[in-house]
Amino acid sequence: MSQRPDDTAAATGEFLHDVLLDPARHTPDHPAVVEPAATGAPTVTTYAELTATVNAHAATLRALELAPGTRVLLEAELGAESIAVLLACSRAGLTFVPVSPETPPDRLRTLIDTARPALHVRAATGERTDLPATLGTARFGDGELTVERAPAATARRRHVPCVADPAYIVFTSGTTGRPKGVVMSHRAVTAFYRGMLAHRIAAPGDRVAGTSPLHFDFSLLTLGLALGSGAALVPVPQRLVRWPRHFLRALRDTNATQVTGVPSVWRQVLRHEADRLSELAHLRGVLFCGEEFPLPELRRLQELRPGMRIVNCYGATESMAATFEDVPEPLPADLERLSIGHAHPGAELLLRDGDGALVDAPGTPGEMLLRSPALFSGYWDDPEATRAALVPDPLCPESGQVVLRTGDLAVRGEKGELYFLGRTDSQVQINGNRVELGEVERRLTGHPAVTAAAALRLPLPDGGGCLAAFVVTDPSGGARQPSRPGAAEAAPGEDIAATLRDFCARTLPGYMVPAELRVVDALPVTGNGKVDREALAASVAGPA
Ligand SMILES: Nc1ncnc2c1ncn2[C@@H]1O[C@H](COS(=O)(=O)NC(=O)C[C@H](N)c2ccccc2)[C@@H](O)[C@H]1O
Repeated sequence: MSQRPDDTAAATGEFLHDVLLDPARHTPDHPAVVEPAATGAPTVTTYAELTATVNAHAATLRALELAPGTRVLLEAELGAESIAVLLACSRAGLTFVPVSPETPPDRLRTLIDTARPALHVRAATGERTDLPATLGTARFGDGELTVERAPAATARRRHVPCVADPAYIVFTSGTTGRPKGVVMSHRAVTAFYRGMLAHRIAAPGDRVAGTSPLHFDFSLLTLGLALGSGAALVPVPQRLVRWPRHFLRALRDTNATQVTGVPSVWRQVLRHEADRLSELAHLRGVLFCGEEFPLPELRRLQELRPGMRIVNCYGATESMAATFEDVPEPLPADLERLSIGHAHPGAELLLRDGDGALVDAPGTPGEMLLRSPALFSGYWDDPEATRAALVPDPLCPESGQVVLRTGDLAVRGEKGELYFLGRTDSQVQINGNRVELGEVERRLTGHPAVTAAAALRLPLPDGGGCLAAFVVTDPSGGARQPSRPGAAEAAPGEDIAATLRDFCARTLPGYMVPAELRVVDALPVTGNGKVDREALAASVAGPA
């Protein structure tokens, strides 16, 4: 009988836990997770402690004799304990499905019916009830993973975990209301981590604060950025992210050196806690993703933190992300839009125009297609949607290789760098004219009195649609220097809506001047922290 090959990562390829626990081999006593405490010192978990807990949980999971690839529903906030559970799933060959503890019962039931997990895992303090009797249940806490109701053992057709197996499935709110499960294999996630780590954004000794909830894959990017770099993750609970003063105190108390998050996590901090932000001693980097960072807010962030590295991270859940581009410091006064740079090492972004022809010339817009080893396996139980997203490589369709249709428009600059133009579906028709909503938003934030803006097509009772815009204004009423020479100042007391419509009319065609323009205190955000345009449209529609 030949000797079984040594089943190290070298032989099997890297699993998620191989990459994230690797620092335990060299720096076991370094902090892996630093959790802010309501009062007193943060809670520190070292790499050795994390690894020991992962191994103990993995033994508990293996004892359930579930086949590789079986799903485990993980209902938790991001923290050392939930990270130990998800890494134990990885070590036991199981697929974790992160869900928010705030998930309504009906949606949780839909996710269970869709993903068919064998086990539901929640914190010891979790209050979830009415789980199906067929579903195994377990709780984690104080370093323990306790199975309350053992799952029915699956008919084991498999015995060997494989890096092509799903590491996790992230369910996003599909446009049709049916949850869309993005299936990410170990091979895809670890390939993405290797591409991201090549940008050297974090290093051992860093403390990377994450502000996204566990069920949003941005948290998994941050986990890989921190632990893959041998740094420590600082998971900031949602209850603190929502309050600027508490958010900054958590960053201060944990000596956070980097912060990742969607742009909106900074909005209230910039408006209400500018001084405390400028006083943070250790903060030296910010990474944002998910949507464009309004330039006035970015300028303000740079003013308050001179010399800080700010990384614009673009990408979709279907590949976790794709590009990491440093924001120029300071932002040029005449900058129209940020670059998203080039795909991370090992990946490539192509542009394809409306006729399907590949475009490379600077200035020619096209839809981005992503070639990458980090592409998702497909949408769970939805082969049609998968075929629409993973399309034959336009350069060699015979090969069977596929690329990801991002659904995003971009244009190349003179050096081949890419500029995000918006979603292909954010091109709306206003009275027969095509309008790129991002262009209207960028014009509005070019006015000194505006710090953030959102534009949308507002359906009208007659079936048509008008262009509406919602702006957040600078409390000092435009005291900032005009973002570009000639920008109109908002005269005190003057109707800001009329001023802004006139400001748009100077450079945009009439159909791109918002017919409806409202000033709001804040832009509403979705559960993932992105601007919630549906809520804005509803605010205008209002009660009939
Ligand atoms: N830096 C950007 N500028 C501008 N538009 C953007 C940008 N990053 C995304 N987007 C937009 O957001 C879409 C992806 O939305 S998503 O599928 O819900 N996923 C996310 O937003 C999070 C995403 N998985 C992620 C996780 C971790 C790091 C980076 C990105 C992209 O297709 C873009 O339209």
